[in-house]
Amino acid sequence: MSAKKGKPVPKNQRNQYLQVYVRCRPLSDSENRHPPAVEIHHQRDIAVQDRTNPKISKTYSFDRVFTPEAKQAEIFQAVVGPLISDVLTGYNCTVFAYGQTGSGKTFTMEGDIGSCSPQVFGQDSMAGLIPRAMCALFDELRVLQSEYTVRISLMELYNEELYDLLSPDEVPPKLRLFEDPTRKGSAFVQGLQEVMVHTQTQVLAELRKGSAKRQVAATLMNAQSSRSHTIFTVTVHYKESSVDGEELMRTGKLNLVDLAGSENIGRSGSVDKRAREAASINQSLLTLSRVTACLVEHQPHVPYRESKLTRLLQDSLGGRTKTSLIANISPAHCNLEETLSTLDYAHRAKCVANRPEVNQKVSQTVIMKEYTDLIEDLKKKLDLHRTGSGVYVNDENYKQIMEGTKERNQRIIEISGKIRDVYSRKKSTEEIFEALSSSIEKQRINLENVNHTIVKTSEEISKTKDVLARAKTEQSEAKSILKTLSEKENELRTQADHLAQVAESAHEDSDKIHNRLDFSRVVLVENTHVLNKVKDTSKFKIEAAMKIVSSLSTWSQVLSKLLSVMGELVGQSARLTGSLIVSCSYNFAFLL
Ligand SMILES: Nc1ncnc2c1ncn2[C@@H]1O[C@H](COP(=O)(O)OP(=O)(O)OP(=O)(O)O)[C@@H](O)[C@H]1O
Repeated sequence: MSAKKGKPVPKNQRNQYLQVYVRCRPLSDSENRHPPAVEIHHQRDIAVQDRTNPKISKTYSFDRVFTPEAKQAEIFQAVVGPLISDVLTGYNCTVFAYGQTGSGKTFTMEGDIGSCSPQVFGQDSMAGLIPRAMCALFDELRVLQSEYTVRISLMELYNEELYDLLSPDEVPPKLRLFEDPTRKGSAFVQGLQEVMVHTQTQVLAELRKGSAKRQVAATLMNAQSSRSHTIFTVTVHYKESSVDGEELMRTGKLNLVDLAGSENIGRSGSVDKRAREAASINQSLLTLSRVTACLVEHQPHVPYRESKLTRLLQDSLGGRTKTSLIANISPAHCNLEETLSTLDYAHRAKCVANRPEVNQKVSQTVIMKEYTDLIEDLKKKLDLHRTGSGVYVNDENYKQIMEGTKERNQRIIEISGKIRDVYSRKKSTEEIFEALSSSIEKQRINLENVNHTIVKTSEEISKTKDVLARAKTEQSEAKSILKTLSEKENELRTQADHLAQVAESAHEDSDKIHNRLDFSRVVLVENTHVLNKVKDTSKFKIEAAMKIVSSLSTWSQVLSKLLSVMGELVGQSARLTGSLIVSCSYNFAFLL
């Protein structure tokens, strides 16, 4: 997206567009952590980019764009330097400083006037456009070697009220603005102090005085300096001789305007909702924006009369003044919205055309007549004072005084109404305050009770915590016992399984033993049977032997017969014994 636009060709060739400059201040210490959101190219182009959103990116071109490194002297040489000779040629010139709060408007216009000494005032590296302009003007006038007068004034415009910052009064008086009947479309400020100055030292003293007054006014009004406009004006008159020898007075004027912070004024010139709610609408800045838009769009009606700033400086916007605008911006990302808004306004202002004209020279005779009339007026006043018969007031002043009185009376009525309003609001506020106080007392008691309950609950919680800690310890002990028991149970189960196996095998063994015992019993019965048989056989044999013995005649026969029978018996019993031993040993081995 690009905001570059060609300027419309002016119908009148004498038209001169507003010179528009941009000054980008350096990043402040707090902003220095992030890369800047602006880039400046070839001293004319400026690109603004939102690094978090590449869609928000714009490029603009201006008559000159100053980088953050630009020195105060450089700005002066480019912007105001050429206007000094214009002023001395008889032009009226105006330079506006526009931009959000903290963008460097006052730094550009005034610089640091607090610390510099009068000798270097104007050359000091921190000196802004006002001191430098005054210094250059005196230098030029010295070269001209002509009779001259230089007068300066300093006004503050806050909340649509004008204050004279160079007035000798301790509290800056309010000033009134009137239409100038001698010059259509211009206004004059009644009672404004225009201080005659001859040297830089005087200028510095007046500026310091003005700055102190501004603070007094700000404190009294509870105002913020960023919401007020300051208008410094220097008017130069110097004598010239015409070709026919007549002495003429040439007049030139330079206005250096430090505008209020432009935040809250949207790009379309509408007011931010929050600003409206906070009642901080800056009528003059808003009207400035509207006037610019109307001039750019060549609207038939331009609303100059809607604010004091545009009434005062009507001639600088679409009039006969040479006008420049410095758009002050911050390079920081956090100010991106305001920077875009400032550059949009400045870009629009490039299309405002003026028709600069040299102020008419006034002949010495005309001035002499004006002074003679004035002296006459003063004489009459003095006479009336002396005789004590009243105060002389000319017609115009009388009309103004009457208008003023009417306005003041109206104001007194309004203020009385407001005071009544304030009293009634005060009363209802007091009632609300009392109700609130008693409710607060109740709440305080409730709070105490709650605190007490909290203390008690805390104690109980702490006790419960102890119990819980103990229970946890016991639980962990029980867990460890359970673990041991479970291990033991497993061990016992293994042992029981083993014992069951042993019992099983014992049972099997016992079965075997029983079987063997049964078998042995059978064998024993058999053996008993065999033995009984042997016994019977032996008894039979022995009885047979006894019969044989009794039939034998000799002892030797008997003996030999006995021995043979005995031998048979022994052999028989040896066989039996052998079969018994085999059967027993078999049983024994089986048992084992
Ligand atoms: N070009 C610059 N170089 C160094 N410091 C600067 C520059 N511009 C501004 N500053 C510093 O930035 C701060 C804000 O500047 P300044 O007060 O001039 O802003 P402002 O636009 O006039 O604000 P306000 O609208 O509140 O009056 C000041 O401390 C000033 O010294």
